[in-house]
Amino acid sequence: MIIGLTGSIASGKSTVAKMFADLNIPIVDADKVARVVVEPGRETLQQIAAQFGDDVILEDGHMNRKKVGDLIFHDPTKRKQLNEIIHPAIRKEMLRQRDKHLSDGHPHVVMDIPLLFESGLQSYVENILVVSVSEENQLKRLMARNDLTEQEARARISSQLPISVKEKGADAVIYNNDSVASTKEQLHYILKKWGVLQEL
Ligand SMILES: CC(C)(COP(=O)(O)OP(=O)(O)OC[C@H]1O[C@@H](n2cnc3c(N)ncnc32)[C@H](O)[C@@H]1O)[C@@H](O)C(=O)NCCC(=O)NCCS
Ligand SMILES: Nc1ncnc2c1ncn2[C@@H]1O[C@H](COP(=O)(O)OP(=O)(O)OP(=O)(O)O)[C@@H](O)[C@H]1O
Repeated sequence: MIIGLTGSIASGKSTVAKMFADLNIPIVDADKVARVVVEPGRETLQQIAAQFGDDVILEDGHMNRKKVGDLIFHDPTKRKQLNEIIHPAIRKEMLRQRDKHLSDGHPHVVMDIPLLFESGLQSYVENILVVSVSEENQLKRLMARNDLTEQEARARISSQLPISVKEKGADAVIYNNDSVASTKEQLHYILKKWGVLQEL
């Protein structure tokens, strides 16, 4: 089964992805792929610099992620411009990794895609698992993890579809408001229902 793992920013996708990894189910991680396609010297990075200016590239050749983040999380037009440059490269590499895991004989693959709904990638996966979180916990965790002000965190949250909309498009929802152990219990329950994990 190809499982699409999504949610909102800082809702707990990586936390759940790690639980899949513990079950030896491979993960295709869109955020990681997004870093690979802008490695120094890549054409995608040159296109980003042509659009936003050479100062989005650091002296060592890497993309200045802070600078690009500040640009796109506060401006929908710039966000759309970045997405149009970077998303085709991300999609191509994600499909390559998915197919590699399948041809290596893995029966299940997780595709961790934060923007699965925003980018209309539902057809890439068979079942969609949404990791949901309360607004209060999301804000608190995002500010702590990324060392952001409340305003910066809110800008990132509102760059995505509301979590309630994502829940409506899900085949299953995990509520990640309590302990990590409770989140793991919910995941295992869902995976048994889907036949990915055997009943004990
Ligand atoms: C803007 C960038 C440089 C910020 O880098 P930074 O290291 O601060 O954040 P990171 O890459 O770890 O992303 C954190 C989260 O931000 C959210 N996010 C990232 N890009 C976007 C976007 N274009 N629109 C909405 N939310 C986004 C996602 O929830 C993601 O999980 C980076 O996120 C990026 O290159 N984004 C474009 C690629 C993209 O759309 N990635 C999302 C997965 S496809
Ligand atoms: N149940 C939980 N209780 C407390 N903290 C948690 C819980 N789940 C996740 N966190 C913390 O919240 C933060 C966000 O979680 P995580 O990184 O898994 O989210 P994400 O959805 O992958 O984020 P992003 O969209 O930015 O990639 C992390 O610092 C993580 O350690």
